Amino acid sequence: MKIFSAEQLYEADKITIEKQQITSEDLMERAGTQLFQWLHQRLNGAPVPIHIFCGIGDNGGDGLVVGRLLIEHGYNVVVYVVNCSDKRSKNFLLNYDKIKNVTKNWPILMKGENDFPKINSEDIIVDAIFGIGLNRCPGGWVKKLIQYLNESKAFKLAIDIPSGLYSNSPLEDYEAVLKANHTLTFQAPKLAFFLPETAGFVSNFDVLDIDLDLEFLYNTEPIAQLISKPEAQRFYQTREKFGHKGTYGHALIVAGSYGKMGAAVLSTTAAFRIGAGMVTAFVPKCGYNILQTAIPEAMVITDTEEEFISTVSFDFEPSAIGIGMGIGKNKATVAALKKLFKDSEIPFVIDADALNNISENKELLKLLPKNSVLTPHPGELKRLIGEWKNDYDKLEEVKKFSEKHEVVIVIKGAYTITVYGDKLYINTSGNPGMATAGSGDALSGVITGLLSQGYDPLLASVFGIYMHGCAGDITAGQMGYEAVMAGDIIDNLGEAYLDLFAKPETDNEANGKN
Ligand SMILES: NC(=O)C1=CN([C@@H]2O[C@H](COP(=O)(O)OP(=O)(O)OC[C@H]3O[C@@H](n4cnc5c(N)ncnc54)[C@H](OP(=O)(O)O)[C@@H]3O)[C@@H](O)[C@H]2O)[C@@H](O)CC1
Ligand SMILES: [K+]
Repeated sequence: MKIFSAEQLYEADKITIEKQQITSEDLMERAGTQLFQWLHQRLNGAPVPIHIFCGIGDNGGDGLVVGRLLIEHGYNVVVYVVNCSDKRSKNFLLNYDKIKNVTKNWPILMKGENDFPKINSEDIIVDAIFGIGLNRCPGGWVKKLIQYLNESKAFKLAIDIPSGLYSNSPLEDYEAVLKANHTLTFQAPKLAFFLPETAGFVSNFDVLDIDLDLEFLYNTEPIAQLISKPEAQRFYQTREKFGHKGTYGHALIVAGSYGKMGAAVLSTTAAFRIGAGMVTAFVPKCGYNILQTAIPEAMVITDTEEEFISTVSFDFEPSAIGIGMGIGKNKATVAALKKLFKDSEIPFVIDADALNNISENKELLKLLPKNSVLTPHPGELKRLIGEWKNDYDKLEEVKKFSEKHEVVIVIKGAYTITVYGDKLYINTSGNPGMATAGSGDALSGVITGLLSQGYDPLLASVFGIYMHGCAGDITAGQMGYEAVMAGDIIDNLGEAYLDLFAKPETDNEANGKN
């Protein structure tokens, strides 16, 4: 699914109106009807009090439409107009008139703190104050209203975007954003929904299809791509009937040090489970028995050193190398990295201490093999590119880094973002249970295993992250978030493959919705 900027959505809006020969009021009615249907399906006529807070732009207009439709269907609705400006949009005014035709209880005009209504915890708040037209930080009593609504225990449903949040630019005031329990967004999710600093305001979201012009949506380059099951299905490369183990490559995993040999075990197993034909683990001597016992399928080469890696040498041509998991920061290990990067042209997956070693020895940056995949978590990323001002600044810096060094960067997080040049791919699978030791080692093994099978570095990253997340979701479904361990995620990679083409069990899944 594509993520568009606010500007692109306004353009889509304009083109849709022209091509479908409808008015902007018709389009708003379409949007409001979708909102109404979503609520009606869930409330089923329940007389729960619904408080709709409308701004004075088109987001407020959406609020008025859904308010009118709810009133027409007998719901218990109070509509408020948040008088944040003397202006009124055309569609707001048209729908303001229309709502007066269906109720004697006209919208209540709010001008200040004295107008804040009493809201009970069982009520529903619909937030239609600001949408993607927010052009400055909410202040004064409007900010106080947002805070007042945030303090309420009532369920908060945001229309299009929580008020106070910009769809694709940095937030100035965290105290002036509505914290929604659910967001219903039109046509395409917004970038702010996926970034660590702002995703929490959105909570869960649904995308409501308002039939914007398909040709425009299809032909327009988005600001980011969302990766869910339909995309992952397209990335999957079928296994050949007459393939042999050589067809699926020979991955080399360079990992482990004394006390951290588990990292090597996990990434080697993950490379196998995702489908690598052969995997060799290169480990310090102390890892020999551990590896041979834990994964008899793997071949093992040991370093000359007992407890850490000092010189990586092997006598075959790996199709991909995954390096860094649990290797520590010994000087000899840094020298080994340097030599390995210098001598190799095949793509690497570079993780954990390999990244930290690069950050502390910036001369290694120049040696990074092109098309390598770097998989930092936020701390490792900071050490690599320096501090950032906000999430958008971070994305810009990572794009520059990716372009300069011609590498793929995987920014790990609740929504892991893969950056390649100026392109962003946001993963949707995965869950909080996966925040557990070794989960990252598993991911590195997965990406290395896919690279070794011939997936290109970008596809191996984007597809691998989806599969890793999906295996995590399957695991959480079996045992709950708390019990998930990295080994379980790896064990479920097979289930994740089966799930990729399993028949959908729900309508939402069938529609490819989130
Ligand atoms: N595009 C689509 O596909 C569709 C879009 N639709 C809907 O339209 C929404 C966008 O509507 P929109 O453009 O009218 O902007 P919106 O967010 O209502 O607010 C703008 C108003 O707020 C004001 N204002 C801004 N910041 C402020 C502040 N801090 N403090 C105080 N005031 C502030 C600003 O006032 P001004 O700056 O002019 O004084 C302006 O009047 C979109 O989110 C979706 O819900 C659907 O109906 C159909 C399809
Ligand atoms: K809103």
